[in-house]
Amino acid sequence: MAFILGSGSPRRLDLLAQLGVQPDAISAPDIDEDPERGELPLPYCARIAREKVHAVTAAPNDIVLCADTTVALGRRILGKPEDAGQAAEFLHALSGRRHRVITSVAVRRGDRVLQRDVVSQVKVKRLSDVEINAYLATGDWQGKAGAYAIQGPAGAFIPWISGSFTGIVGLPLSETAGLLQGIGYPLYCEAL
Ligand SMILES: Cc1cn([C@H]2C[C@H](O)[C@@H](COP(=O)(O)OP(=O)(O)OP(=O)(O)O)O2)c(=O)[nH]c1=O
Repeated sequence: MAFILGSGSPRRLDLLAQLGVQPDAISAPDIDEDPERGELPLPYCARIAREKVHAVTAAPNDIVLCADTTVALGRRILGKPEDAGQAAEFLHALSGRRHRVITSVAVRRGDRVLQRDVVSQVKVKRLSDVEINAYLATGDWQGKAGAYAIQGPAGAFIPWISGSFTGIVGLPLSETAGLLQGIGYPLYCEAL
């Protein structure tokens, strides 16, 4: 049995390390992440995580883990910004409001798939142009859903969350540990 992390995200690798889990292999899935017309954020996020976990090639007894993090402003999906202009647009839209961050985690072993969707609420303070421009200049928004990362400088913009901090960063550890155990990964076994 090999454990394959189906993610190119360094955050997910770090979060797994918090559980004491080191993948035997890393294989970033390459799928089309465009939302379908009218698709709502939660079903979108769950679909993308499912498609990712099926896109990774593995032997029948291997365990594959994939996740998708989606920022939802009402019914609107804020993906990874294409450029600084779009990042600025996202940050203006999030300013002074609450939004949801959804992370869907999927694990697969052969044909068996287990999946959990974890929804958190995040409040962003009202942002000035100076704050937005300073954050854009850091480049930290690149590759981040919704154009921010709570674990970076944008943490200063977030006075309140409800839900899973690790889920907002990209891999909800409590639910992930449960999924890994459910699919037969020997989590905690070496410590016994
Ligand atoms: C909201 C938020 C997102 N993010 C990141 C987590 C994800 O890496 C990224 C969302 O993109 P994803 O498509 O979920 O993941 P990814 O493309 O980085 O990696 P892969 O598909 O190979 O697994 O945004 C943060 O790091 N912090 C945050 O606060």
